[in-house]
Amino acid sequence: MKHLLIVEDDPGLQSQMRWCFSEDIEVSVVADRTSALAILRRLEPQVVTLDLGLPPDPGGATEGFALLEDILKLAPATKVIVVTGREDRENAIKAIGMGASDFYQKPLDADILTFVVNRAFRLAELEKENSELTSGSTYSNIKGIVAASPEMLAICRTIEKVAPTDVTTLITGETGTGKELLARALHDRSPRSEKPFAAINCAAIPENLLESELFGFEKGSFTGATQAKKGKIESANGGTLFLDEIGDMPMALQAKLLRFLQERVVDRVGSVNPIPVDVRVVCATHRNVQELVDQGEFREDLYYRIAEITLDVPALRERNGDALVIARSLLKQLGTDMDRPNLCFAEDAVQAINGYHWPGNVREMINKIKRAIIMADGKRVSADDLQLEQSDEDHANQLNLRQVREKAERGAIVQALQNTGFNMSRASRLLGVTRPTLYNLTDKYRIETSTPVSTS
Ligand SMILES: Nc1ncnc2c1ncn2[C@@H]1O[C@H](COP(=O)(O)OP(=O)(O)OP(=O)(O)O)[C@@H](O)[C@H]1O
Repeated sequence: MKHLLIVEDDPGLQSQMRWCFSEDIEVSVVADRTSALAILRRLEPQVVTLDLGLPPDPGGATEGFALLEDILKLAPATKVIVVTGREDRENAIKAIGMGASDFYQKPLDADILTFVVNRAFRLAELEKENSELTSGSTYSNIKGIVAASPEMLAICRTIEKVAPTDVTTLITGETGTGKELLARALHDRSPRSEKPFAAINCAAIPENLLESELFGFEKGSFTGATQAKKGKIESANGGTLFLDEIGDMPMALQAKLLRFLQERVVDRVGSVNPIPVDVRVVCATHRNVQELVDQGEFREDLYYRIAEITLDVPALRERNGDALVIARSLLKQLGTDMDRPNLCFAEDAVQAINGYHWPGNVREMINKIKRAIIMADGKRVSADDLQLEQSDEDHANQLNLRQVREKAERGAIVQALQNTGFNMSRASRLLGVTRPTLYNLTDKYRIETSTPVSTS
C-alpha cells in the first residue's frame, strides 16, 4: 500500500492537500515534528511532504530542517518533498542538498502536487525493486540463476562444489524448475567450460533414431546412411554431455548407455571399433527414477551410475520467496527485450504471484510475464494482466501464509512485552503500533498483558 505523510501546520492547507490524492494512496496528516516521527515509525510512509515552516518556528525553517534530518536518519529510503513559500528557493535548495528528493513551492496547485508526489512514489518503488534485485540475497553466485530461497541457494552451493569434479550428476524436479540451467552451470563452472556442452532430450527423439543420435553411425550402416556421423556423445568430447529426460530412455538403449558409462567408449551404429570419449555426464528427469526402477522400467545398475550425486530441485511453489524475485527479474529483463522497460508489478499482481501454484514453474512464469508485458496499460502490471487462475491449492497456500504471518506477529508481541516488562506504551512504541492497536492484537491472540506471577 502506498502511504503518504503530509507534515503541514496550516489547517486550511492540510485539508486541501488531503483531497488531492486518489484512493490508492493512504494519507496521514500531522502538524508537528513529534507526531511526524511517530507516524514514520508506525506506518513507514514511502513519501513525505514536509512544510519547512513548522512550529515553534513557523516563520523560519529550523524545525523543518531538523525534521528532515530525523526522517532521513530514521528511514533513509523515504522520499521527502519539501514544501516552501514562493520566495524561499534558497531553503529548498539547501533541503535538496541535505537529501530531500524534491521540492514544491506554494501556493498549492493540485495537479502539480499530485504529479510531484506520484513521481516520488514511483522513484521509491523502483529503488526498492532495484535494491532487492541487486542485494546479494536475491541472487545466487551462479550466472542466470535468480534465487532467494534457502532451498535454492543450498542447491547453488552444491553446484559450486560439484562443478569442478567429474562425478555423474542426476538433477530431478518438475518441468520448468531450471534443471537444464543447473546442468549448464555445472559445465560453465568446470574445467571443461571451454569445451562443448552437448544436450539431448531422450523423450523428444523417436526410439529408433535415438541410438544413432547418441552414438553416431558408420557409412552404410542403414539405408540412407550415406556418410558416417558422430553422435552427441562424441561431439561432447572434452566437455559435458547433458541427457535430458533420462527417465524416458528405452530399455534397449539403457544397456548401451551403461556400457558407455563403464567403459567410456562409444560404439557407432554399424561399427566394430570402439571410440574412446572423455565426457562428463549430467542427467535430468521430471520422473521419479526410483519408482521407475521398482516398476522395472529403469535399470537399477544404470540408476546408480548416473546418480553419483542427485540434486532435487524443488518446485517454485515450495521455494520460500523465489517466485517474486524471479518474477521481478524476468519483468526487468523481458520488459527491456520487449521495449517496455521500467514496468513494475502493482500490489494485486504481487499477491497473485505469491499465492499462485505455478504448476509449470519458471517456464510458465516466463510465458505469463511476456503476456502481461504486452497487456499492461501504463507502467504497472496488474493481476489481471498476468491471468493467474487461482486453484483450491493456491487458496490453501494463502491460508498457510496467513498462519505464518500470525505466528510471527504473535511472537513479536510476546517478545516486546517481555522486553519492556509488560509496559504497554513502551511495547507499542517498540513495535511501531499505537496502544489501542496493541490491545486489539493482544486480545486477538489472547496474549497475557500483565507480568506472569512467579510461583517459585
Ligand atoms: N532460478 C531461475 N532464475 C532465472 N531463470 C530461471 C530459473 N530457473 C529456471 N529459469 C528459466 O526458466 C526456463 C526453464 O528452465 P529449464 O529449461 O532449465 O527447466 P527444466 O527444469 O530443464 O525444464 P524441462 O524439464 O521442461 O526441460 C529457462 O528459460 C530458464 O532460463
